[in-house]
Amino acid sequence: MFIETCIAPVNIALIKYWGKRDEELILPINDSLSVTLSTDEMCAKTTAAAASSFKRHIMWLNGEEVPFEQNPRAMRCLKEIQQLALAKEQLKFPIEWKLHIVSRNNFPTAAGLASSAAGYACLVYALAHLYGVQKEELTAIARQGSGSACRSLYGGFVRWHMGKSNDGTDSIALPVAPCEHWQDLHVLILVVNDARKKTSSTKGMQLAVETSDLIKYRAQYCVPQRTAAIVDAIKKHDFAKLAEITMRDSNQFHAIALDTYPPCVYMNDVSHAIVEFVHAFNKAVGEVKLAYTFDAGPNACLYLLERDVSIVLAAIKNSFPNDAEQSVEYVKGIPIACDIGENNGFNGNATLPINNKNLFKYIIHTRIGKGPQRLGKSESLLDSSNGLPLNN
Ligand SMILES: Nc1ncnc2c1ncn2[C@@H]1O[C@H](COP(=O)(O)OP(=O)(O)OP(=O)(O)O)[C@@H](O)[C@H]1O
Ligand SMILES: C[C@@](O)(CCOP(=O)(O)OP(=O)(O)O)CC(=O)O
Repeated sequence: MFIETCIAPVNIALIKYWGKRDEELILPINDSLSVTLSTDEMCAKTTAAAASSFKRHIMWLNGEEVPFEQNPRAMRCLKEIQQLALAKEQLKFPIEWKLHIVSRNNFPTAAGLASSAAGYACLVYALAHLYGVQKEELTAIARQGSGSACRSLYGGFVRWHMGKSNDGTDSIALPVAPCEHWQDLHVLILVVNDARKKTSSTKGMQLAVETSDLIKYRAQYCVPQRTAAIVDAIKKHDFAKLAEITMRDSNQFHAIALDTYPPCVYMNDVSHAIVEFVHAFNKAVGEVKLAYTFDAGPNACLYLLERDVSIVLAAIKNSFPNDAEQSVEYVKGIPIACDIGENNGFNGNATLPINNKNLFKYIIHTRIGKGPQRLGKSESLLDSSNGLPLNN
């Protein structure tokens, strides 16, 4: 039996991917740019195994068997990797051998926390190692699992170039800067709801391309300018600029969701209260120290610098008090010493339109991080004696 185990990170876009020009090859209508988050707090972990005794391809995700042979996106990723392996003419095992794949996410799946990005990046990375083709260009393959997955194959800041060709060969992700470039870039994810979302990103962007007028304007005029400006802000460590562009792009993406007919509503009242909080906080401290961005769901991803984490967290706790606040489970991830009195004159947001108690389920504190990693045999999720998932 041949076995490989890998982990891959989540990435959260600063400039959003929204809209495809080819549904099957997953070719986007605009470039996008993201920050890869540290695998210490959030990651997908996948073991892929091949053996002559396996009867069919089987995948288990978070302990449950999920369709693999019936999943065209997963099968496309597998076929592409197999083709690369065949082209090398150095097969480690016969190409007909079936696979058993076991994957786990250590954070909620399909809840707007980019599980498909980490998941497909991890699948492709693990398969590439299994078939011995890891040196090839993998982002164009991961893209065909889920568009945003192509950006999770690199650490740091990553740009997915939309490309021009119809076969998608130039629609690839490339690194803009490694995580070491901006080590003190931290992230707070305010989890408002971790249930499965109503309209998937796939469906939402398809409807938007079909019905929204605004989406064309964004793709043609706004994204090219914004992408160039944010790359410049990253190079110069200009946090205020990066923050402003990120917030504007998130707002415009959700405006497009509303411009879709019928509209897609991803943010809720709590999300809007967070937006108001961030602007009020930045105003109170007289500087743009905090940025929000929302994917296709109500959860907020806040970007900030390490030195501001404790003051921001204190302000969050003041503005959004939570009965679970004292529990170690409330703020997960990188530990923070947070002094509730340390709020730099920011005494909460008096104009919040809703009852502001217990609005977040929990908060994840993480930072910019590296790309996928290959793990040793002891980290396997699969029992090599029977080819079935381990209960670890
Ligand atoms: N570890 C994994 N390995 C392989 N596939 C995965 C993995 N995790 C998630 N997926 C796939 O991604 C799907 C969830 O994607 P979906 O886009 O609905 O949610 P999300 O990625 O959490 O949210 P968003 O893309 O809006 O941030 C799952 O149903 C599954 O098909
Ligand atoms: C809002 C987003 O997170 C959308 C992600 O969409 P997906 O990559 O999940 O969509 P598919 O390509 O159809 O699988 C923005 C982003 O990550 O850029």
